[in-house]
Amino acid sequence: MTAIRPTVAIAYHSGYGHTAVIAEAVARGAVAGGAEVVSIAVDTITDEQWAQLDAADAVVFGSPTYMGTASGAFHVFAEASSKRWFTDAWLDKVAAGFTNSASKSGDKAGTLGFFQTLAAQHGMNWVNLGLKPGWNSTTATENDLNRLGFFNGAAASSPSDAGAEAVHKADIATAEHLGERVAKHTAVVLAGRAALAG
Ligand SMILES: Cc1cc2nc3c(=O)[nH]c(=O)nc-3n(C[C@H](O)[C@H](O)[C@H](O)COP(=O)(O)O)c2cc1C
Repeated sequence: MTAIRPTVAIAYHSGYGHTAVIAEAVARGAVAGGAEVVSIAVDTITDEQWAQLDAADAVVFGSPTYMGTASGAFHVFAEASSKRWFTDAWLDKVAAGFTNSASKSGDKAGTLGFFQTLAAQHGMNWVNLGLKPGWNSTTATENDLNRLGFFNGAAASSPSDAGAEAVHKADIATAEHLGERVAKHTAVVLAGRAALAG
C-alpha cells in the first residue's frame, strides 16, 4: 500500500517570537508523523498562502494569548477566513490548536476555545492533545509533557521578561507531540476516505 503523506498547514501569529518557537515544534512533530508541512505567519499571509491553506488536509491554528484570547492579528485572519466559510472551503479538514502566554494559566483556555469554535464554524474536525496532564502530583515535575494540563490543544508558558530562547523544553515537546498526532490522525482520515471511495 502506498504511504499516505498528508499536508499539515500551521497558521500562526507571534508578536515577540515565543509562539513562533512553539509553531516550529508543531511543524517538527508533524514532519516526524509523516506529513508535509506548510507554516504560515497569518499577519503577512499572501494569496498563495491562502491557497495553501485551502489545499491542506489539516490546519493547526496558533497564537499567543493576549488579553485572554488570540492576538488581534490572529483575529483579523480569522475574520478574513469567513470568505472560506461561505464556500465551505475548509469543510471536513482536520484542525487543532496551540497557544503560548506568560502566566501558567493566563486564560489560555479562552484562546484554545476560540480556535475550536473557529474550526467548528468551518465544519473542521478537531484533534485534541491526547496527553494526560503532567506536573500535578508530588512526584511530577515541570518537565512533564503537558505540564500545564490542557486537553484541547498544546499550551506553553514563557516568561514575560525573557526572549524566545526561554520557551520551556516541556512545552516544546508537548507541541511536537501535537504536531505528530495531527499528522497521524490526518493520515487515518485520508486512508478512510480513500477506502470508502474505493
Ligand atoms: C497585549 C498583550 C496581552 C497579553 N495578555 C496576556 C494574557 O491574557 N495572559 C497571559 O498569560 N499573558 C499575556 N500576555 C503575555 C504574552 O502572552 C506572552 O508574552 C507571550 O509569550 C507572547 O508571545 P509572542 O512572543 O509569540 O507574542 C500579553 C501580552 C501582550 C503584549
